[in-house]
Amino acid sequence: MSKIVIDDLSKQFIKRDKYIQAVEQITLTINQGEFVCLLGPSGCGKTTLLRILADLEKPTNGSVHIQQNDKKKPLQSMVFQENGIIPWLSVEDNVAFGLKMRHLPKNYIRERTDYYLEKVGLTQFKHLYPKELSGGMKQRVSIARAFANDPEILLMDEPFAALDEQNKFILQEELLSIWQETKKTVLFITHSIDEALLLSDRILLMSAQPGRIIQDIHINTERPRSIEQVRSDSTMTQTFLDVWEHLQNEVKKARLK
Ligand SMILES: Nc1ncnc2c1ncn2[C@@H]1O[C@H](COP(=O)(O)OP(=O)(O)OP(=O)(O)O)[C@@H](O)[C@H]1O
Repeated sequence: MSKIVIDDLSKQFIKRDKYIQAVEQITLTINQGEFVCLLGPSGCGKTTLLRILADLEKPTNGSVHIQQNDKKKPLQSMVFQENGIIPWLSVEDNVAFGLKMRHLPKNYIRERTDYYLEKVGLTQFKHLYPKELSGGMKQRVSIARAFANDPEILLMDEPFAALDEQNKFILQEELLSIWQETKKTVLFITHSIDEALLLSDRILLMSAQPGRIIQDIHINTERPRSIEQVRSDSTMTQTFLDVWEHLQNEVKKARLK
């Protein structure tokens, strides 16, 4: 079943009297429950595409549609690279924030909040405030909040980019475990091919600016997957090399512009 339908989408910005074509003629369908990673050179319009889906930007041309199965649920939740949590709220209140805004019953909010705090290993830190947390813990709060909100789709903009390798691996596995349980539709931006191979059902490769989708790669390796598998499996290695070659070419094109 189609969950996200993007049709002939283009976005142009105007910066100091100059037109910037951020994304161009993107047509794309993402199915319910798919985990899709967007990979492309810097400035190719990945964040722009996500922001349009989050309704934070309007397209210049074309349309996006998110299938809403439950009118009571939010359409989307977004997880950012950093600074995505509210500094004056405790860990617990950050996770509960979206549910409280929807005035849901207190018991339901507590149950759901406790469940996702447990899932990301933050139960014992629930009374702390963001300034008392490490970068990895902050991202766990963002992830717990996004899933607790129970949105129709999840939009993630390089959520692990600022973390060290070890923390990144742990959070990737935690994210996959929650995703496998909830089967949310996820659109995830990354610059890391390894990360895309570990997480994705599909990798969408984008061209240099203006961003278009130029390859749609299905990753059929069985789940659960591990980073060791990504590094040792021969099919994964071949896909890594293909994607790497593509990105190299697109980065070169972007530099020539
Ligand atoms: N609000 C804006 N006003 C003007 N130009 C913008 C705006 N937002 C994005 N752009 C431009 O649109 C292009 C695409 O930006 P975007 O942030 O979507 O790329 P990206 O692929 O996410 O980049 P990165 O990988 O570096 O985060 C860039 O040239 C950027 O400068």
